[in-house]
Amino acid sequence: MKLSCISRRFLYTKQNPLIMSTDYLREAYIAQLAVKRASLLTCKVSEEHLNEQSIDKSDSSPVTVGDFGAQAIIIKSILSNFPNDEVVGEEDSNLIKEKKIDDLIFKYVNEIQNLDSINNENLNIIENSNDLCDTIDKGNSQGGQKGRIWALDPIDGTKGFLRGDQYAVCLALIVDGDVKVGVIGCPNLPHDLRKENSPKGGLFTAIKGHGSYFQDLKSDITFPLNKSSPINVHNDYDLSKARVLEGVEKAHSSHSLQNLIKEKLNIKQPSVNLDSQAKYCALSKGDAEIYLRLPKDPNYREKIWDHAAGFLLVNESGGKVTDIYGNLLKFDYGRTLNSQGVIAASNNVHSSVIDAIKSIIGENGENLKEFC
Ligand SMILES: Nc1ncnc2c1ncn2[C@@H]1O[C@H](COP(=O)(O)O)[C@@H](OP(=O)(O)O)[C@H]1O
Repeated sequence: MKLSCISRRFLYTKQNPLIMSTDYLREAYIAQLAVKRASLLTCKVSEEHLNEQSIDKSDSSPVTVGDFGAQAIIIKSILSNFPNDEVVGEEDSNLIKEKKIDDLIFKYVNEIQNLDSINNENLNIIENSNDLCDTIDKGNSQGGQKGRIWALDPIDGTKGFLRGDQYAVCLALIVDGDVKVGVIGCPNLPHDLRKENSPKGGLFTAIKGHGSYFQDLKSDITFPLNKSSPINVHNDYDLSKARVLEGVEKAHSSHSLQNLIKEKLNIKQPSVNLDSQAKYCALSKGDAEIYLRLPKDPNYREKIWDHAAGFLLVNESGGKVTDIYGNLLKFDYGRTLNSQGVIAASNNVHSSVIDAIKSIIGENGENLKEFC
């Protein structure tokens, strides 16, 4: 369906009994197509075991052919539809040029962009390896308070990707500092984390003011969202039975502080450890109830691409996402947030979690250093 003619009118989605204004619906649709295409590339890289090979960036974090290829695919798709927008992307092409891996990455990108299984009509293609590097480098926006800015993490949880565990392809549209659209592809995430042998692969979509949705990553993407089902956080439960989502990497969140908070809240259930924004996805569909991310380094500032899509997804699912002091995350500061840590939970328990944190680290974080 050609979308350029559809603007600001009202649509009825067949499966979801919901009248939707079409504000940002087209952006969400293009973002879904782009994230799905990039997710397929990451799966291909995994199937060929190329995910097990990584290069270290200057901050010692790993990057793979999958990260670069996914960033190229998504930026090309976004900017060919919205040429005046900016992109804050995690990667740049310096290492590609240094390690001379542009042809290798282009080979994967080209294979994926020629698949028939994706709606190609609305997405443009990367022409060659020069175009690949130029496109990746268009993710160099500095972010900020004004304009339409996409925050892109082509592979969030690269360490999970290297292990063959959870990772997520994450894209959000921020308009004048406000997150309007969030789309996350999670190729390895079970549809229901609480069930064994649940099928894997989810595409999560949120539009500000219009809720959040889940669909099988393998299913067709249709306009507008009519293959997706609405999702909600789990709201009605006893806090002591809450399942807490935590990262896998001990360097990204203080595990000692996580344990003290759970003790304080009398939570006895084992935690669920997942890499990446898959944690926000699990929370949004009620597979777990609380997400804790506590600073390990008091000077570390979270990156906007690591949280923008998940923030909107949880908010639109009826939850709340703040820093460790209970302040809403703000995405208008630049490439990073200007706050510490992340606490996400359903509205009914969020304040109890923040109270528990403050009782341990102090109202203004006086004791936080002890746990870093
Ligand atoms: N000291 C630190 N504190 C918090 N997050 C960190 C960190 N160092 C790196 N990260 C971020 O943590 C992300 C992974 O999150 P998680 O631990 O929830 O899986 C990484 O994303 P990438 O994998 O895209 O680099 C990286 O941006």
